[in-house]
Amino acid sequence: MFTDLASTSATAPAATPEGAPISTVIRRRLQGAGQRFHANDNIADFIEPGELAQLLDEVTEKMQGVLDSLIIDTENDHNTRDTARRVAKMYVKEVFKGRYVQPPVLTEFPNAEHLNELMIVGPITVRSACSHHLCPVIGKLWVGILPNKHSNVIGLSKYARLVDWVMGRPQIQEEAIVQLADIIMEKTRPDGLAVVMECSHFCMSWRGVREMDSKMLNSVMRGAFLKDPNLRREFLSLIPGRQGG
Ligand SMILES: Nc1nc2c(ncn2[C@@H]2O[C@H](COP(=O)(O)OP(=O)(O)OP(=O)(O)O)[C@@H](O)[C@H]2O)c(=O)[nH]1
Repeated sequence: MFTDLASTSATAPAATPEGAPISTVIRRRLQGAGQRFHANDNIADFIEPGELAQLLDEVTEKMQGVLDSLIIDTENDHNTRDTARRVAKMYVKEVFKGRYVQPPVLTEFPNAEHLNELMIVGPITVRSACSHHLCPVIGKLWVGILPNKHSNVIGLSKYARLVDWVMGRPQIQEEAIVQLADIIMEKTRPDGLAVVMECSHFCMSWRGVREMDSKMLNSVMRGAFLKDPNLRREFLSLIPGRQGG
């Protein structure tokens, strides 16, 4: 990690040659196209090659301003000397990467055998942060698919990659699960889709109300899972540790 930090350019300009910060340039493109850029939107189509490195430099500078305003002596405190850069890297290249990079490439296979039986994958680890406090949101989710003969079969690992991409943004759980369901529907076109998500929100445990054990559980049911209570019951009963119903 330290080698990596040292190899990044802490002195590169965080502005374009015309003087506008790179975030302004990207924001203008988004506004020009009438494109929403909420915390949980992906904006990769509006970022040109090389601009993410500039954005990292800009976020570093601004994060240094936050540390200065918190009156932390980053010049003399050996522990926080590189913290601005570390935090910027963490946001841009790790925990909020799902805003800035293109979706994972999904290998799709035709449903040659015309499979139409329930398939469940999970638990898949959820790592995110809430849009309100940027505190971690950690949990797990399960995906149930009822394919039809026209559905695309995607590799099992690709569900986890899609989850990582969608959750790698500041999110609220209610919107995150819908974004995830939409993209799985779009990629696989099944007869039915079910997603159940269970997360701990650190904004409720580390700070605020300080409730340690409370979790948020939510679900999305589409197509056959909405219409057929037996299918829904079968899915819920097959999720380990959850009751059928
Ligand atoms: N509905 C929903 N709420 C969330 C989620 N993640 C965090 N929250 C809540 O968002 C709320 C933000 O509340 P505010 O009242 O604006 O912030 P605050 O004054 O810091 O509130 P407290 O957390 O109660 O101290 C809190 O109640 C959080 O628990 C989520 O995924 N969904």
